[in-house]
Amino acid sequence: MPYTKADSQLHQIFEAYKQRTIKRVFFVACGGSSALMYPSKYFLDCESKHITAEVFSSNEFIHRNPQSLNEHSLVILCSHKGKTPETTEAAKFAKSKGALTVSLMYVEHAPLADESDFIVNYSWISAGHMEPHPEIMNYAILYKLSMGLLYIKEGNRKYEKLLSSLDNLGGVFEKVMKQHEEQVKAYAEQYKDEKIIYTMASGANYGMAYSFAICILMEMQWIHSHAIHAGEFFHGPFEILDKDVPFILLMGLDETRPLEERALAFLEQYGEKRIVIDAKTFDLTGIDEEVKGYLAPLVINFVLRMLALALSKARNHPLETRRYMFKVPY
Ligand SMILES: N[C@@H]1[C@@H](O)[C@H](O)[C@@H](COP(=O)(O)O)O[C@@H]1O
Repeated sequence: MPYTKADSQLHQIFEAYKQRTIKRVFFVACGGSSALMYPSKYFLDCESKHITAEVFSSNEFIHRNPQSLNEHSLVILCSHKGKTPETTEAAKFAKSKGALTVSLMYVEHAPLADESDFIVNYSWISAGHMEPHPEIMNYAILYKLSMGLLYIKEGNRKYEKLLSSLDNLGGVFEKVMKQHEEQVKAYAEQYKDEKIIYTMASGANYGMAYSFAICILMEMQWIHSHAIHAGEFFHGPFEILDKDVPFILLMGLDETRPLEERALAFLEQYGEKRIVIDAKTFDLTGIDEEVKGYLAPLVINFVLRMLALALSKARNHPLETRRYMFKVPY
């Protein structure tokens, strides 16, 4: 299987990190693959002393043409099957500027691989199923790439804590699956006829809210949605809240949790329909205290993917259904 290669692929990338000065990381991808990168950007924003990080949508990356993109840049790209043309073009563009390019995909051969200096193959399983290799799932690989970078460049020791914690993530997923099996089915029954469902989170969890809104609810279920940042909620979006407007609120364990708690208090006061996925209710035994805030979104996402599958069954709308994607020219 391609993913057994991940460790040796990472080893080669870490050697390349050592060979050059890296000042800026660009995370570049589209849609769900872009959302994957938010937790790693959050990590770099919080912990890096000298290296900055940005997330770009692939095509905009080229059009915006950042002048800080050069041989001191690390560009991390992702495309599940390595075939999204905008992302392949972005890799080519980054290479033309002298950046170090690293691309993630779950297939071995793809156009994106041909345009990248290095690739990493991750383990991927469809929504709602037990992840067989959590230590090399896409989010884990992205953390290895970003935490490994700070380990090498700044001596940040979170990388070591990440590795030991990832070994225990499978056990956490199993417990969380049992804990939520019935609950997600109940939520699916309760919310299956909703025409709109908002999602909300902050910090390392925001990417999960974003991908659930655009990939699961809009793309795969054709339910209107929008991902709202818990801090931004009070600066416009809260005016839409009423007793019949459903929200999915994600609550993590990072430094921004107070923002999510403030949003919860407001949802409880003025709303009635809400699903709260709170990492404080998870048994995170085996996850190091110092990386809990970073790994909580992965566990939240696991529950969200269970919810996605339950919702698709309750609505009789398979997650694979598409009208336009890969079917018409765009
Ligand atoms: N939900 C995602 C979309 O957001 C994405 O556009 C598409 C292609 O993505 P990728 O570039 O990862 O292959 O895959 C999935 O359907």
